[in-house]
Order: sequence, then C-alpha cells, then structure tokens
Amino acid sequence: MAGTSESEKRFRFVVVGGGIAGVTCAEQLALQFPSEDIALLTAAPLVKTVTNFRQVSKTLQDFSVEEQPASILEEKYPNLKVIHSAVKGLHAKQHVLQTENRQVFHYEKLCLCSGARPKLLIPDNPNVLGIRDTDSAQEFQKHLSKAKRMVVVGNGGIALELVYEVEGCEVIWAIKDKAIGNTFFDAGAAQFLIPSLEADKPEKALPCKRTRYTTASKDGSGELGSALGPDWHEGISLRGTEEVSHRVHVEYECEIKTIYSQREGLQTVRTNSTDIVYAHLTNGKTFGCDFIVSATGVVPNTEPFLHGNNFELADDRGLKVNEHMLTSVPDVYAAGDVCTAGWEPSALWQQMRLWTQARQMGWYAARCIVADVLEEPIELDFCFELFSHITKFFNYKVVLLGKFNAQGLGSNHELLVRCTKGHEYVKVVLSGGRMMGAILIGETDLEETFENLILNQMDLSSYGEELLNPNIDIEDYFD
Ligand SMILES: Cc1cc2nc3c(=O)[nH]c(=O)nc-3n(C[C@H](O)[C@H](O)[C@H](O)COP(=O)(O)OP(=O)(O)OC[C@H]3O[C@@H](n4cnc5c(N)ncnc54)[C@H](O)[C@@H]3O)c2cc1C
Ligand SMILES: NC(=O)C1=CN([C@@H]2O[C@H](COP(=O)(O)OP(=O)(O)OC[C@H]3O[C@@H](n4cnc5c(N)ncnc54)[C@H](OP(=O)(O)O)[C@@H]3O)[C@@H](O)[C@H]2O)C=CC1
Repeated sequence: MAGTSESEKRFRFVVVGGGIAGVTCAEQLALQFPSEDIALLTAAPLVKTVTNFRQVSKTLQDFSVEEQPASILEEKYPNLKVIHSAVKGLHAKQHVLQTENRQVFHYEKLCLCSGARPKLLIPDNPNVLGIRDTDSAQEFQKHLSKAKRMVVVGNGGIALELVYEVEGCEVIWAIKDKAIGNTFFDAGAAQFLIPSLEADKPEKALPCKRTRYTTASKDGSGELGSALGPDWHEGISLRGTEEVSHRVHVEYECEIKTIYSQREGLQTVRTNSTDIVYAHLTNGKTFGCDFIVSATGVVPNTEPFLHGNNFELADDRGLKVNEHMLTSVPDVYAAGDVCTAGWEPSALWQQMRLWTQARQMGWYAARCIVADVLEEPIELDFCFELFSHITKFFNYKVVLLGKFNAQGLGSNHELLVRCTKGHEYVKVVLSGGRMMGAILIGETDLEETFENLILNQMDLSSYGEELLNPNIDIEDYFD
C-alpha cells in the first residue's frame, strides 16, 4: 500500500463487509496475491470466519462460523488490513471509497459484500423487531425476557427457528400460507413438523458443536453487524416470563393489517393487562401482545452508500451480478446477500440468501477478480450447478437439494414421498423421469445418493416408487 496522505490510501483490492462473503473473498485475495495489500472495510467491529469446513458431498457443505476480532484475521494474513469503519460513499468512476471516519480509499478492483438487513413490516416502531445481527438478537432477548405473548409474522427461516426455540412465552404465528415454512417446505413436510411444535421439546442431549455468538460485541452505535447464522440462538436465553415450554398458536392465511398501540375499541381475541401493542390481522382477529417480530425477509444493503452510481438492481433490490460476479459498474464485483445472480442459472440451482451461498460467492468472486487481473478465462463454479443446503429445523436435520419445492417446474413434475411420523420425511421431485430435487428431513442418509441422481440426470422412470422403498438399500442399487 502506498499512502498518499493521512486520510488517503491506495489498495489494489478492496472488499466491503466483514460477513462470511466479504471475509471469504478477502482471505482468498490475500492468498492469491501475497505481495499485494488487501483492505477489508467493515462497519462491524467483529468479523465472521468459517471454521471446521466439511465438504459433505459433491455440493453439500457444512461449517462452523466464528465471530472474531479483526486482529486474528490480520495475524493469519499479514497482507490483509481490516478497517473498522462504515463506507459512506462510492465514486465508482474515480475508483474511490469514503468511510465514516473520513478516510478515502482508492482501489483497482472492489468487491461489495455489505449483506442485507431485515425487511421490516413496519419500520421505526420500537415494538416491531427484526433479527439480523448480535445487536438485534440482544434487543429481541431483552423484550422476550419480560414478555407473556409475542406475535411472529413471516413464514421463512427466522420464524421457523423462533417459534420452536422460544420458551415461556405464548407465540401467535401469523402466516400468509396454508402451511408452515413456505420458503423451505411443502405442505407435507409442514404436516410432518407440526407435532414438534405441540410436544414439549426434548432435552438438548449434546452441546452444539458450533460457535455460540458473543453478546458483547458492539457499542450500540447502530452500525450494521454481520448476519447471524446457524445456531445463533444457542448462546442466548430465549425465555419469556411464563412457566410453559412452547405455546404456539398458528393463524393461517393472514397478514398483519394494522398495528395499534391502544386497546380502546378493539375486539381482541387474546389480551393481557400488560399488552403493549395490538396486531390486527387480515382475518379480522386482533391479538394483544408485548411485541411483534417481523421475520419477513431481507433487503440488500445498497443504500445509501452506493447512491449516485449506476448500479443495475434486480427486482429484489440486490446488485445484479453476471456469471463473473461483476456488477454493471466496471471493476466492482459483489457477493453474498447484497447481490442477485443475474446469469441464466442451471436448471437445478436457485439463489437463496444463505450462509453457504455467501461463502461460495465470496470465494468465487475472489477467483473471478484473480482471473480478470491475470487475464485468464474462468468458468462458473461447480457449486452453482446444484442448489444444496443443510440446516436444522425443529431439531431435525434438513437437507434441501435442487428444485426441492418443484420451483419453476409448473405442473410438469411428479412427487414421491416417504414419511415415518416423528422419524423422517423424504420427498423426491421428478420431471420426465429424472430427479430434479429432494427434501430430506431426519437422519435419512440419502443425501449423497440423491445428489448423484440429480446431478447425473439418470432416467429413473423404470424404478417408480421403488426409489423410496425403505427395504432397498438405494446406495447399492445405483452402484
Ligand atoms: C437469524 C438468522 C439466522 C440465519 N440462519 C442461517 C442458517 O441457519 N443457515 C444459513 O445458511 N443461513 C442463515 N442465515 C442467513 C445467513 O446468515 C446470511 O445469508 C449470510 O450470513 C450473509 O452473509 P453476507 O456476508 O453476505 O452478509 P452479512 O453477514 O450481513 O455481512 C455484511 C457485512 O457488511 C458490513 N456492512 C454493511 N454495510 C456496510 C457499509 N456501508 N460499510 C462497511 N461495511 C458494511 C456489515 O457490518 C457486515 O460485516 C441466517 C440469517 C439470520 C439473520
Ligand atoms: N436455517 C436456515 O437456513 C435459516 C436461514 N435464514 C435466512 O436468513 C434470511 C432472513 O430470514 P427470514 O426473515 O425468515 O426470511 P425468509 O426469506 O426465509 O422468509 C420471509 C418470509 O416472510 C414472508 N413475508 C414477506 N413479506 C411478508 C408480509 N408483508 N407479510 C407476511 N409475510 C411476509 C415470506 O413469504 P413469501 O415467501 O410468500 O414472500 C416468507 O415466508 C433469509 O435469507 C433466510 O433464508 C434464516 C434463518 C434460518
């Protein structure tokens, strides 16, 4: 790095964002260009690093995530400099970034990994909370510790985790759909999972192998932290004031219509004298509660710091990137939650804003930058061939492969299902006799075989329902 003045610095490569995408990208660049200095600019004081990385199968990956002080990353990569200051402006034509602490950074290649933030149903209401980073999780915990009842809106990952994990507080879960977990499951899988919400939770037999999140990471300055991820709730108490395990009531096919702060004139279905806010739903019912959680998705972090540049945005407001992770602005790449894949995807892959994809994109973006600088060709990485995700919901292992919900297949598909209550749920999506996707809940041990069958697109028409016959060792069958 050649400093041109106290507040002006020049780095060949600059990465913005200390989440999984940004850190992975910066690490790769530091490894590939050991004689160049790389700057990682981030709004949060801690950075996220991937540990215990395990390639489970060709495309399935599992790993732990640690929140670490920047110094640990800098010790590991002496040519990587982490600067804790939010970027407040980009002048892409001049290849210059400005940070909150009045520093100016010149770059040759830039990778934006600024993540996303909760898309709150009602912004700026102190009783409507979103959960994204350590600060917001702490705020949620503070509210919960005094609460008797909360309303959760949204039917995706966060809602699924919360309604199961929260104890000692009644949960009213308001969802738009006919079944729970619409972003991950179909109605059959939802049916399989529902009894877990009604039963008491099993004692946690084994300590969680992943990192617990520290809670003393920030100074309350309102800076954007990195997104929480797998097992974020393991390190914090998710307990309300009541003596119950779960008490979850699902209101199907409705949304929040209005939020009131006064009960006067409202016909409430449930109420306590301590209620602080009232959620009036589109089905006409009104629930009094201590607070509302809006788990209604995310919006990519592009504002306000990218304002004034000519970035092409996708419909979901992500930075549109091509198959080389390049945005519409020269020399500016993007990866992770902030970007939207703008290339023609493989027939078996779709973008979801997940930890795994943030890591894959960060890693691949770095490789694309390297190829660009060295003027070498590069092909879209294999990880974008097949969508794959391992996670846990309601204490079950969940594996999602390919078009697991027959996304984009219209009526041109058939489903095979095998279900043993309380044990496993296996669903396979077939189209023209070929396997296009699968949902595996429980310890099915089928992920590797199914991944292969999806990837090789073998014609399975002749096997019919035998494919899911539990008495056949399917692995041997296709050897
Ligand atoms: C509660 C919760 C649970 C989740 N659970 C899972 C899970 O089980 N499995 C899974 O796969 N995914 C999960 N996810 C999703 C996953 O965490 C995200 O997809 C992933 O972490 C995104 O990584 P990222 O690096 O793109 O963005 P982020 O982690 O959001 O990082 C963005 C970084 O950019 C920085 N930044 C933002 N603006 C600026 C700026 N102007 N200047 C400088 N820096 C800036 C931030 O400080 C942060 O360091 C979960 C998300 C949440 C919220
Ligand atoms: N284990 C895992 O893999 C986990 C992953 N995550 C990830 O973290 C991110 C944030 O999670 P989350 O907020 O749950 O986002 P998700 O995208 O997973 O889910 C958002 C949910 O909110 C619904 N929704 C959107 N707008 C409204 C509205 N106005 N009223 C009612 N419902 C609405 C969506 O319905 P519709 O789809 O119909 O729009 C969807 O059900 C996501 O990228 C998610 O994938 C989070 C937790 C766990």
